[in-house]
Amino acid sequence: MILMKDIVRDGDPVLRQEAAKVSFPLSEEDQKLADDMMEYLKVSQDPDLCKKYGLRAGVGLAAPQVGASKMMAAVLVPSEEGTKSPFTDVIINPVIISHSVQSGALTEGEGCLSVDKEVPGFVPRHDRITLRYQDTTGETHKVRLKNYPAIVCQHEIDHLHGILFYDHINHDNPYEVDEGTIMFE
Ligand SMILES: CNC(=O)c1cccc(C)c1Nc1nc(N2CCN(c3ccccc3Cl)CC2)nc(N2CSC[C@H]2C(=O)NC)n1
Repeated sequence: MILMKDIVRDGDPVLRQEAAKVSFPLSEEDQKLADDMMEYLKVSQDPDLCKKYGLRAGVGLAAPQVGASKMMAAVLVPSEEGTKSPFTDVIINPVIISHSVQSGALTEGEGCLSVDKEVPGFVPRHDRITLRYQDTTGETHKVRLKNYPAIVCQHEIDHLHGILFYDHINHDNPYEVDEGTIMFE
């Protein structure tokens, strides 16, 4: 089971590397990594288990964050009560094949399990993306995402290219975003 002690923190070079493409069929090790990352997100989103294991809650976790420089990330965007999750999958060798001109950003800024300090500011991203990726069976998917699930996937795909969320914050004016940027909770 992945615990906070297994999460690599900012400053470790693995977070600034270009991760390696994953080949199929998945090795046992890669299958376990995928399962463990998704399990982390599930446990971290359960208030009791989160507390029991001392985890920080997350909706995304990329392999470099647990020291594996591989093109793989788990995403579990929780659903509103009773509705289907807007996006849940382990995305392998993901590529953003198209995106909106319009930007989107979280009004509260972004957090990252590998960055212990709060870095205030808006993180401008594409509001809508078309994402192509393989799932753990090797099947290729092409999905269109918008708003929160799109933000989360961009945050995780950045990790696979050695980019951290605060690289996108305008340090002269952290709360400046292009006009027309969609801001959301
Ligand atoms: C500095 N301000 C802030 O962090 C911030 C502050 C307020 C609001 C938001 C919305 C913020 N922003 C932000 N909040 C999150 N969570 C909200 C709480 N949630 C969660 C918590 C408990 C149970 C279940 C769940 Cl679901 C877990 C996820 N997650 C991310 N990110 C950035 S994209 C990857 C994703 C990630 O998983 N980070 C670890 N950003």
